[in-house]
Amino acid sequence: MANTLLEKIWQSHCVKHLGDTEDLIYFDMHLLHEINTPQAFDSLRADKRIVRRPDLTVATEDHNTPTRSIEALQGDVLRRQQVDLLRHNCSEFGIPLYKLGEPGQGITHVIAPEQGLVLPGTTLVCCDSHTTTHGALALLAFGIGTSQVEHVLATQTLRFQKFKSMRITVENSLRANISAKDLALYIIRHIGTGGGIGYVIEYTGNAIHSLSMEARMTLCNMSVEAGASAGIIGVDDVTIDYLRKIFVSNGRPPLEEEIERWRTFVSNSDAIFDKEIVIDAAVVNENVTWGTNPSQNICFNERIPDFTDYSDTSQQQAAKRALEYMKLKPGQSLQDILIDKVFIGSCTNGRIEDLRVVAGILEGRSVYLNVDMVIVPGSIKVRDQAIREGLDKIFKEAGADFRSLPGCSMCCGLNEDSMREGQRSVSTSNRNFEGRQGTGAMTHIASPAVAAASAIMGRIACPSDL
Ligand SMILES: CC(C)[C@H](C(=O)O)[C@@H](O)C(=O)O
Ligand code: SF4
Repeated sequence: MANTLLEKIWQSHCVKHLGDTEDLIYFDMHLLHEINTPQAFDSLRADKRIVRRPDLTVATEDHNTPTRSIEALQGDVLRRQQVDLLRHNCSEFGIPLYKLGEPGQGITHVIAPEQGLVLPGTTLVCCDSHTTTHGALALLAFGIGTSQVEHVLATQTLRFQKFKSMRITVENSLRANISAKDLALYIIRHIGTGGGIGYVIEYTGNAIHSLSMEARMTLCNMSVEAGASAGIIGVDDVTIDYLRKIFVSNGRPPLEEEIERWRTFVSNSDAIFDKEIVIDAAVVNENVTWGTNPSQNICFNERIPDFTDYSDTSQQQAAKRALEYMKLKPGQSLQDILIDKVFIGSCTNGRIEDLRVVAGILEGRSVYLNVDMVIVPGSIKVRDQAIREGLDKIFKEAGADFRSLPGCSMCCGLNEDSMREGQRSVSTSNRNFEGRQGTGAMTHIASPAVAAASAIMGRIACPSDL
């Protein structure tokens, strides 16, 4: 059998073939948050249906919640209504919910792996495009829309067209200080924001298997920014060690049979993929976006391009518009760009490892006077761990604002942390679309290390500039 990991998972979760290209797929886990779910519950109610597997459904509050105090939610009528609706729906349908500030709460894609809700060889869906994150643990995880949410709530299944498979092999090793975020930006620039459409990307190669679990999550998270339906990485010792720790912290070490089963969730050595891409990790540098989609990124030894540098007309138009929106001139260097805000957080880079990198750079240094640096932990667990390690003190001493409540925050600007028109950020999140962090606000996506160095310098900066 020459099965890819994708095929193994797909076949074991196929309830029924619905013709040549479509199958009915069973889902082991369904995650929910306050956005995109109210209509699904309304339809369920109207159809007099129940949630078929509330035990396989978990909700959290993350997108529009405040990060300074729980009380702030009370004073915010619109956002409180959205959160209250989720609370009401979860209580009516018997779905476990992590409320703002409760142990276990945080960004959907941060809390599920850290709580052991995500296992190799399984399937997972969520009303959110960055569900691709979870594929780092060798499962098939992807985002779905509101009507699909209703279908999964009612049946725990969905009909799906088969995905195509793409293998991205990243050979050699990433250089010191080059992160999974830099690699993700490099890949998106290489294959384009539409390069992954219709595919599940499996990442493999020495550079991938040398990454920590958290770094793998960053990479899989960004797969959707290349248009892919999912990202996935086969099980190896890093996966097993990560899961073992989670299981132990949950009070039950994994059984040897379980571990042996997890180990089978890899593509067979002779598996055939629909598309193959090979990348040399050694050529990846620190990358920062200059434009308004994640593929419009450069490294520090490049200059802001002119739109005429692109051969494709639609890319030319996109670049022209991006240069205008971002108020940048061709030929400028990244280091010339002054910034107002730095955001550390999100489901891409809001994990403990990311906060450690930031603390390592901030320690003994100060955030530039004009810069507002906001650090939002991805979950309560991440926050508590950061405090245990004394990272909060380092952040405070440097003049950064370490928030006490986790959530998406400035990543999508749905809470009070959105930017004002004309403000410019370096952000560790994943999207730099026009208005993403506030109407008329400009976003430069980068790694935690670049974001921290930029906060200190008051302009986009590389850690080696310090
Ligand atoms: C609000 C939600 C549906 C959305 C998504 O699907 O990704 C958000 O998380 C985002 O990052 O833009
Ligand atoms: S942190 Fe950002 S990208 Fe992730 S789920 Fe929240 S809004 Fe979406």
